[in-house]
Amino acid sequence: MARLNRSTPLKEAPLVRPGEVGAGVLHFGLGAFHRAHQAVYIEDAIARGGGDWGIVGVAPSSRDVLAALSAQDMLYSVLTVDGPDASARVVGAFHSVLHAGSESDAVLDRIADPAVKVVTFTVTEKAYVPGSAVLDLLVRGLRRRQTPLALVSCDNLNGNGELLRRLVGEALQDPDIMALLSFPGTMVDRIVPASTPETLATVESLIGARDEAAIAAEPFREWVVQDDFPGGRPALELAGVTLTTDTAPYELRKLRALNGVHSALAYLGVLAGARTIDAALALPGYRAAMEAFIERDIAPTLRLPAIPYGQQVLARFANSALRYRTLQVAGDGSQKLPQRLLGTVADRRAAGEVPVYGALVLAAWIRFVGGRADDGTELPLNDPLAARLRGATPQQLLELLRPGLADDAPLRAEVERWLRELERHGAAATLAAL
Ligand SMILES: NC(=O)c1ccc[n+]([C@@H]2O[C@H](COP(=O)([O-])OP(=O)(O)OC[C@H]3O[C@@H](n4cnc5c(N)ncnc54)[C@H](O)[C@@H]3O)[C@@H](O)[C@H]2O)c1
Ligand SMILES: O=P(O)(O)OC[C@@H](O)[C@@H](O)[C@H](O)[C@H](O)CO
Repeated sequence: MARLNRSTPLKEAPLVRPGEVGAGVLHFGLGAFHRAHQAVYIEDAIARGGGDWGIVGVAPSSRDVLAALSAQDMLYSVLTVDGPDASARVVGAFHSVLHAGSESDAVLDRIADPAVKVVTFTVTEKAYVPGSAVLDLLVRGLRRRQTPLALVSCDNLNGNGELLRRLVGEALQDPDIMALLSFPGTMVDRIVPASTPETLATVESLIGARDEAAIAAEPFREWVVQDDFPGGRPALELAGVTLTTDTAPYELRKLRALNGVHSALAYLGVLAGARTIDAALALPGYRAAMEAFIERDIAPTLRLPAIPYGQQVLARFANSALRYRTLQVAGDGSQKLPQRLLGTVADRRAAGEVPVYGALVLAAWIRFVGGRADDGTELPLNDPLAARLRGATPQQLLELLRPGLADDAPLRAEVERWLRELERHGAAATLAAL
């Protein structure tokens, strides 16, 4: 089968043809999410509002996506899957791609380039630490910047804009350059699992060409952005983006009621042998436990209504075509749980309550870190702190998540109670009996 490229006869042409718009956005992280989220919104915004907002994508490490896009004239497909339904859209939002390691000078030039007015990031939680390679490269480029620029974190982090502002400010130590920069907060949402051979085969059958950069995603997508772009921005409002002054309530609800529940299903699912999120949700008692988690622990900590939102989230998780692997969501727990679970726990403790289901998720993570599913199958531990996590006691694990967490005696007692239940009965029987 021929490779997708600009000559492929497509039923529907991309809204933007690479090469026809100039570069205005620089993006770090060519993973699954960006291709199915920001790139799609930006293509819509260019198509409806015009402007030179083509994306220069920077791959921080792996060259796979970069090589695929280069071989395909920057085109790729987003496969929208909903149960048995699937449709493919070929996206042309990328202007060009660069590799951070081997083309760092070109990346630095782009960061300084006045034509680039927006830089976006999907580099995972673990990149947001002082001295990370991507921050280092960014700061080196910013030292040459002379015109306004918005730096937009699109990672699942509490206060992602403010966190990026702090990290850049500390590394840059230059008030004049900081005055040129804005750090809009964002709430980003679309469930985008890693591509599989089935993803590529389905796309091939739909578009009649081989696409090695194709990605599958759910129909739902949402982007809430603080409207603070000092150098200008694509017409995001024409692309369905919500522009606001305060993203915090949206971000908090999404992190707690979507990502927190995703992680809960991942750990409790992996222990029970469920390979995907939808399979975990279908186990007896799991949906009811997630509903109780949302209603009793999460909703009371939020300003925005969370119960209908949580029901919608569970319906999205039930999408059987996504096949989001529980092990993928379970990875990097030491980085993810502080963002998506510990705020709920802290707020309930401050209100004098013990978050029973929050404690269950902590117990499930502790058991997961132990390295065995309930049937004895060995479990991989993909986490930047893996060496410290393996072999640690439950108390040490809680302390690793957040110093002082293990000193909370009522919370610890509840985590230990759940751990005994999980050890005695396994996750499936524990949840079935609730
Ligand atoms: N996939 C989703 O459903 C989804 C939805 C909302 C938000 N997000 C956010 O996007 C992030 C990326 O998700 P994805 O699906 O693209 O993941 P992915 O595994 O497909 O890609 C991860 C990307 O992050 C980069 N990366 C990893 N570690 C890094 C590091 N230490 N420094 C710099 N870059 C690093 C990789 O090079 C890659 O480009 C998530 O961590 C999350 O914060 C994802
Ligand atoms: O992307 P991660 O690895 O931080 O988290 C896994 C999922 O919880 C997450 O990607 C969700 O699918 C996403 O946040 C939905 O918008």
